[in-house]
Amino acid sequence: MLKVGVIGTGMIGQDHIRRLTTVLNGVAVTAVTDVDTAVAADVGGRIGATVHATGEELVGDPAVDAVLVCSWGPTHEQYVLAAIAAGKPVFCEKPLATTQEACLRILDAEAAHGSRLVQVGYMRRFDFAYRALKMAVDSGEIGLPLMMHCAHRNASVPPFYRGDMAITDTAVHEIDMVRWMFGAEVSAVRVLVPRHNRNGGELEDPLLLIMEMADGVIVDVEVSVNIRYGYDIRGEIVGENGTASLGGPAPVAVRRDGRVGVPVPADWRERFLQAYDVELQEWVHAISLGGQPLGPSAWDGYAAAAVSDAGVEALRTGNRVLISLVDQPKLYAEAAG
Ligand SMILES: NC(=O)c1ccc[n+]([C@@H]2O[C@H](COP(=O)([O-])OP(=O)(O)OC[C@H]3O[C@@H](n4cnc5c(N)ncnc54)[C@H](O)[C@@H]3O)[C@@H](O)[C@H]2O)c1
Ligand SMILES: O[C@H]1[C@H](O)[C@@H](O)[C@H](O)[C@@H](O)[C@H]1O
Repeated sequence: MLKVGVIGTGMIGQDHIRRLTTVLNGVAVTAVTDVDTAVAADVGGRIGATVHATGEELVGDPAVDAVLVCSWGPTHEQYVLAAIAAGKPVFCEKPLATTQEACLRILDAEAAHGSRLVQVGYMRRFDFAYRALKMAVDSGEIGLPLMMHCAHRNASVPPFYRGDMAITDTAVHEIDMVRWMFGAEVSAVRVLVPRHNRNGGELEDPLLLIMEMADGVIVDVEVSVNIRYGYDIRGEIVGENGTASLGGPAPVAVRRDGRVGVPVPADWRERFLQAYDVELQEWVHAISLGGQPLGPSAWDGYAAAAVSDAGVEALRTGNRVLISLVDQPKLYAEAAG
């Protein structure tokens, strides 16, 4: 039984604790912590977990074999570094850290440890629909992929959500997904800012992020975070001989009164429910067998952060911003091969 400690017991922390305690096998949540001590005490009390005062204390708990970081993005670096220093596997929700410099410090720490400890929560790689889309591309049935059109729509966002987060917190999913989908790095980005959505107050919303991949594929991503009607994730790949796209938002359609009705998920918990289950079950298995995590690595977290940093600069300046990555450390090249 893998004993997991969870840092951050907000929305996704609680959702992951629910799946770790009621859905997945071979795992128990033995400890929790949150700067909001009342919420940590409440969540910990419900599952009989030790409630720690700090994340560092939780990492040092001998009853914690592995750590799940679900606190806000700017706090990820300190907890991931603490877990690496303790030699404990750490699953960190996206983003790995909010700047590429912070990600590089994590890469250095993991390289000094000598084997992979870190997995980043880019769950789209575990989603059935995205996996089927990748199979359609890899099979060659639409010919060489040329372009991809994406939409990432949130009904609303929390009050602490700021302008740059449209790139660093939201579009970062597409940034990771296209690297995985096309097996190529993003080489340049641009951001266009259309007419303002008044639902978002002062927030610059929506945005259009345009990514140029090193192999020539061009990807556009509409990011809308106050679209009201629901959580809608779309993707269509245009190939030489055809297109491949994600299906609709729901498996069931109701036809009545002269209309077709298809429910749209309310948020990411509903849309990616199965993907989070698979992602964490595979992580639990890999760690329990004494192996290294097999999902998105600290290198993937760094590469995504380098692109999102460039996206933030493109948003601020209106420029096309080029991206160059540091040389890939051996640890990750070996894991990929
Ligand atoms: N993979 C996904 O689809 C997905 C979905 C949602 C959130 N996330 C990521 O998960 C993280 C949390 O998001 P959320 O929606 O659950 O936010 P949230 O605000 O609901 O929860 C975050 C929790 O972290 C706590 N916290 C903040 N700083 C802390 C610190 N220094 N130490 C301990 N706890 C701290 C807060 O008090 C809060 O309870 C973010 O990085 C977000 O990007 C990923
Ligand atoms: O943290 C959340 C989460 O990553 C969701 O999957 C994304 O749609 C939101 O925009 C983001 O704020």
